[in-house]
Amino acid sequence: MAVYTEIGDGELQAFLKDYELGTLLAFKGIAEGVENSNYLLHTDAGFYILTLYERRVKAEDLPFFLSLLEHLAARGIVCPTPLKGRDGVALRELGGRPAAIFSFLDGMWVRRPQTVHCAELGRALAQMHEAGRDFPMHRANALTVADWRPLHERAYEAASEPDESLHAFLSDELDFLENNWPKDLPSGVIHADLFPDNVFFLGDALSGLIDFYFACNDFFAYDLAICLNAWCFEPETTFNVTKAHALLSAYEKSRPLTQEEREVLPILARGGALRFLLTRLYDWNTTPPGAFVTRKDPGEFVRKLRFHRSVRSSSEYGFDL
Ligand SMILES: Nc1ncnc2c1ncn2[C@@H]1O[C@H](COP(=O)(O)OP(=O)(O)OP(=O)(O)O)[C@@H](O)[C@H]1O
Ligand SMILES: N[C@@H](CCO)C(=O)O
Repeated sequence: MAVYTEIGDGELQAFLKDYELGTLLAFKGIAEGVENSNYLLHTDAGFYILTLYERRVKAEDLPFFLSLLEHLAARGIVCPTPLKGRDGVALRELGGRPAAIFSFLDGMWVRRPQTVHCAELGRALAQMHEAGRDFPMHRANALTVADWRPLHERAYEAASEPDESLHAFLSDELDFLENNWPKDLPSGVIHADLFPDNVFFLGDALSGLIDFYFACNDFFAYDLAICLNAWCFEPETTFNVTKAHALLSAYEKSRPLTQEEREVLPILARGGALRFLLTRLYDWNTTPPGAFVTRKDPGEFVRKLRFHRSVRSSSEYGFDL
């Protein structure tokens, strides 16, 4: 579970004195997530989410994330809205960590996304890209092609039983991606981690997007490639072209892809698979036994990467079904 920083009752009540959120009735740590500590707060004014920022989130990036959420919410994207204290400040400190309280979003994430969910996702992703166009702040992607090789080496060095054949496979993939990664595509603010557990639904209707802590400026089509990887494979890792078609065509209703974006989609999908493979591998090799966090399987993304390496043209992603 992801509660790295334990907060006591008295400490939380004192923290809430700086807000106008009523009296605390109950709170509990949220098991899901791996990056930050999250608590569900119940006050007599309603439900809220308290996030304490840990690990990979850098304090200097927090103003970007919080301002982005405010910006998107103001443009109709349903996402957690940072709540300000009496002094007008949203980003505070609790338990020695940077902390903020957010609006609570209704809905549940879908364990086995179906075609209808992929279509909803495509629509929402394009709307988010459009809504972020006039966001004035900038954050470079800290996990893009130039960062992958050092991460790969750190993951390899941390392994108690290094897998030489995986190391060779990934080194070869890195050679390819470093030489072929696109230089210039339509860009803007992307979510960069829009997996099913970050998208809420009420019934079949998408009800909100969460977890913007990898958001950054990068290629819009790379965000789409990340979603293809996260939403359009079946559990045994076969690619579902019907789901991909639903995702892509719903996206293109708001923002049609350029010919170049279509052509490089297989490369972006390989990069997207490698990026999550590497962070999972690093976590796998560095998370101590008994830690209160469930490690995610890097092997899933090895299989996805192998699929994208077998793709000969972007038509295999189901654009023109
Ligand atoms: N605004 C919100 N409204 C309702 N629930 C939320 C909200 N924000 C977070 N949650 C709950 O907290 C859980 C963890 O949140 P989140 O995914 O942001 O954490 P994280 O540690 O950053 O996760 P990840 O490992 O996916 O990066 C979510 O699955 C959801 O159950
Ligand atoms: N979505 C990521 C974890 C959180 O960033 C993964 O599935 O590896």
